[in-house]
Amino acid sequence: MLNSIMQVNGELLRRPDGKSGTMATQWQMLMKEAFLQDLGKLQPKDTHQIIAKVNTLVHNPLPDGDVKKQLIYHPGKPYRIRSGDYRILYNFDDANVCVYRIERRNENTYKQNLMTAPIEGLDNEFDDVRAFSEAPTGDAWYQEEWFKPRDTSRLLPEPITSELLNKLHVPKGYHQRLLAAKTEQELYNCEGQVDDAVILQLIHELFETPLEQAMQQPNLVLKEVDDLLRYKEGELLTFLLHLSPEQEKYAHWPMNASGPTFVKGGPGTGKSTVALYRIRSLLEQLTKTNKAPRILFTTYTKALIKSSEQLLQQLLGNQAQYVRVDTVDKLARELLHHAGQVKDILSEREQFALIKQAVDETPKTGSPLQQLAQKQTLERMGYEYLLQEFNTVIIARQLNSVDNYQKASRNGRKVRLNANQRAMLWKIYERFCALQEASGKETWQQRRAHAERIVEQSPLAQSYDVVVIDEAQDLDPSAIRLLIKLCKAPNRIFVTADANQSIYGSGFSWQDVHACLKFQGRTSILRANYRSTQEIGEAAQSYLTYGALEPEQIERQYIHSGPMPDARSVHNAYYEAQLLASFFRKAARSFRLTLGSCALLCPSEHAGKTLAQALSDQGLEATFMTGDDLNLTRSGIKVLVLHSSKGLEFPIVALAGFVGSSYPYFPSSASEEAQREILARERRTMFVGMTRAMRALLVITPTDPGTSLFEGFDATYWNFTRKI
Ligand SMILES: Nc1ncnc2c1ncn2[C@@H]1O[C@H](COP(=O)(O)OP(=O)(O)OP(=O)(O)O)[C@@H](O)[C@H]1O
Repeated sequence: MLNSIMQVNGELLRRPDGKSGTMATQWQMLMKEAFLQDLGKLQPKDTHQIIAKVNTLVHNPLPDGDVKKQLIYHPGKPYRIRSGDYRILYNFDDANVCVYRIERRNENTYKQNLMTAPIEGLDNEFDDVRAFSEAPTGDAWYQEEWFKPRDTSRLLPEPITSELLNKLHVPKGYHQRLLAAKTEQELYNCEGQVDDAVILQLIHELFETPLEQAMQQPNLVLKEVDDLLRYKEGELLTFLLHLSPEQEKYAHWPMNASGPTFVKGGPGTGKSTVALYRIRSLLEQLTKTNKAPRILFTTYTKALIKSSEQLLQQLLGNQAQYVRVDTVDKLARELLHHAGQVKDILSEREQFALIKQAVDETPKTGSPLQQLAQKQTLERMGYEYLLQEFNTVIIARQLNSVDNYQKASRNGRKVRLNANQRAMLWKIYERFCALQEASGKETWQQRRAHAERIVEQSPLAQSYDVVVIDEAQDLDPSAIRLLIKLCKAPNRIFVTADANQSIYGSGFSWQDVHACLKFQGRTSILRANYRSTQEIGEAAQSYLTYGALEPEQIERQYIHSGPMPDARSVHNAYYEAQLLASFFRKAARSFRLTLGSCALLCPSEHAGKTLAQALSDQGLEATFMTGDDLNLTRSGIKVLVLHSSKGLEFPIVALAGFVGSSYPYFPSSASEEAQREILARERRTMFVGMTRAMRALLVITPTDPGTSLFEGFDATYWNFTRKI
């Protein structure tokens, strides 16, 4: 990457690798968030000086006459160049110059930042909580070396002053204690007397982002050097991400290419990012000829709608007005409302009652032996499974005859059905429809199909120039079909999905999407994970594929590395809360992050609220949030149910709340196959939760789980030993 041979102003610059080559006359300027933060703290005179220096680097990364130095013992071998009282740390290759940090010229600072070991991971001094299960044997902690404890006895980079405490709105009652703290350790010693959130906020504020961490931040594109001034003055809110060449390709794919575009990829590979940049690119093209283009961006959960809206607003500014961000069900309801045809949705309980009635009222046919077999099939499936069969197979795929049902693929459905069984189910289905019609209500799938018919009848009433479907793995065919109908042309459809992250329904299949689209599109795969460390990504993957006979052999790439994730089992809720508090405290300290970077993901609202309270009782601010009231900017630990964490990300994540809960819930009637299907879905749900973590992950399971869901924590990937 930032490595090769450079020729500047006719001078051949030889890098340590000894190769040679030529370079661009002007480099593309990239920068890190840490650089922007450093710039934000400078006085106007220094800001101008730094901007002028950056301008020089754009034309020549190794300017003559300037004092510059390559830090050859530092990973990545960055350069540093002087600018007044400051120095800029940067690196370059034959196309890009990337600025990492600005540092005050003070030899001690350099020593601290450049000579310390690469980014420190979690401390190994976590509190001991004795309820943990025994550590398994094995050599899983060969990486323990990596977790070098940090020297916390050094003086703080700046003294704590009343001015700083007032600026951070620290309660007056804490001032005296905090003003006395001179080292990082002395700050930690305030624990118990000063709120943890305050201690972490101070650490975060006082310590600069270590160079190594800054280097791992995403590259942002600086188009014009003057944009730095506009950013500092608040005129410019954000910079664009430097996409990888493959991401760039899908984001800017020509609009008039034939057929829709599908982007696949594992967690954190930038699927949603590409979808957002695709919208930006399409808007640029569309607004040339159309004064008010209409773009629809849709995804499954309300939580994701909120966060996508915020990202689009940042990315598009005023042009965000052309983009509608909504769930498919909100759109369906609106269409039906306009047509005056809204029916209430059948609740699950009502659906159960109807399905039970339909089963009772549908006579069994054939010989007594055949009738017995039919009865046994129904018992094996159970009502919930039957209901899902109707909703996700028959209604969602709009199968309108028994013949079509006989031929239909039932992707992801574990209970096999022969022709006789399908014929019997079809009869029950017909009875179910009659009963449901009489109730005057409909299911979600029926509502979407209903909305689709309305769009077909008046195609211009609701049509979009572009439809982007993010996280399509959770949309059943009824939703995908409706969205396709809402788009003016098939080549304006853009779909992203990861089948492994399907957490609603019985699984996702690209076959269904292709069947809905009825035309061929382009499919592309993103492979590099930009979110999680390799350790977290691979641990989550090993958990997901636990027990699989032939795990998918896909090459995965990672940008970051860090400590191994932790897995623990605890006996009861008391120890669970202690363990969590310890983990969040220590992980936040290790990465010098605030509690706002932490998320706790739970199986249910009840578990989430209980643990949020338990953490608050331990002095850690924690708020339970539903998808509707998700606020990612709120301070303190965010506590969410696993389902609403989909598509989001947090530096520090714990999965907990399983102790004493009945998760995963199996209906009493569920057969073995139906249970297997539920388990597979819940394993994917856990996988989604784990892959939200960027840097640190802990999973807490019950000591006596009674379900195989909590198996699959392989000691090659999961750490059981570090004391938390
Ligand atoms: N080229 C890039 N350089 C740096 N960071 C990137 C790049 N592409 C994506 N990212 C970052 O990686 C993270 C994951 O991206 P994104 O959410 O788009 O992935 P995803 O594939 O949609 O994930 P998931 O399916 O798990 O929800 C985000 O923080 C995003 O900003």
